[in-house]
Amino acid sequence: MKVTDTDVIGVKLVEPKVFGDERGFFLETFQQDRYREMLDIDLDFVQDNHSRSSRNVLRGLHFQTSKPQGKLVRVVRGEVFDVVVDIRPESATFGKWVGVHLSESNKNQLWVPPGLAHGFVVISDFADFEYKCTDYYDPKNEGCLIWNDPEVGIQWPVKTPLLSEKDAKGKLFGELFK
Ligand SMILES: Cc1cn([C@H]2C[C@H](O)[C@@H](COP(=O)(O)OP(=O)(O)O[C@H]3O[C@@H](C)C(=O)[C@@H](O)[C@H]3O)O2)c(=O)[nH]c1=O
Repeated sequence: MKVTDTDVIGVKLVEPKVFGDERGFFLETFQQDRYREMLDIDLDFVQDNHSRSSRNVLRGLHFQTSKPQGKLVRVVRGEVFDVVVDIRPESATFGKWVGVHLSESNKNQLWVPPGLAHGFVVISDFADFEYKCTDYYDPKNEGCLIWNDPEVGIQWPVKTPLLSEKDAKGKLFGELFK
């Protein structure tokens, strides 16, 4: 397992160790002691989620206000471009975004600490997206930063994504955080 820091403070790319043999492959996708140490966190995961989305679907950019969720995300089938935006005003990387490709072939994971905005777009026919969360889903606490905010300037690989009604009504960074 290899863990690499990204351009957004606290967001880490995890490359798990994959054991391949004539039967297929095996990997550990979570092991509490090791992940706590390697990610430098002291948090428990309390919810696991799985979503399936078609090509060009963009989910995000989501965050929870008073109950922020840390997320350990990965792709089981297909490929996505996964994005995190730093919305922590006290952070040295406030306003910055980072994007990584997560796919069934690279088997990478991304650690998104509590308090950041997260989303992804599907760049394969479909994608199965799985993630662990450090707090419970709470729709009353949910916020949505608009995917194409010009101030944030995310370089998405899809220019006209498919969005939920909720995500199409996401708010501007300036409206939310200044
Ligand atoms: C996220 C979530 C949704 N739901 C329900 C609410 C709704 O009826 C349906 C679909 O919800 P959404 O449209 O919000 O699902 P989705 O757009 O997949 O939301 C997710 O997006 C990614 C980018 C994240 O980072 C996640 O934390 C989460 O916000 O599922 C739950 O019951 N529990 C959950 O934890």
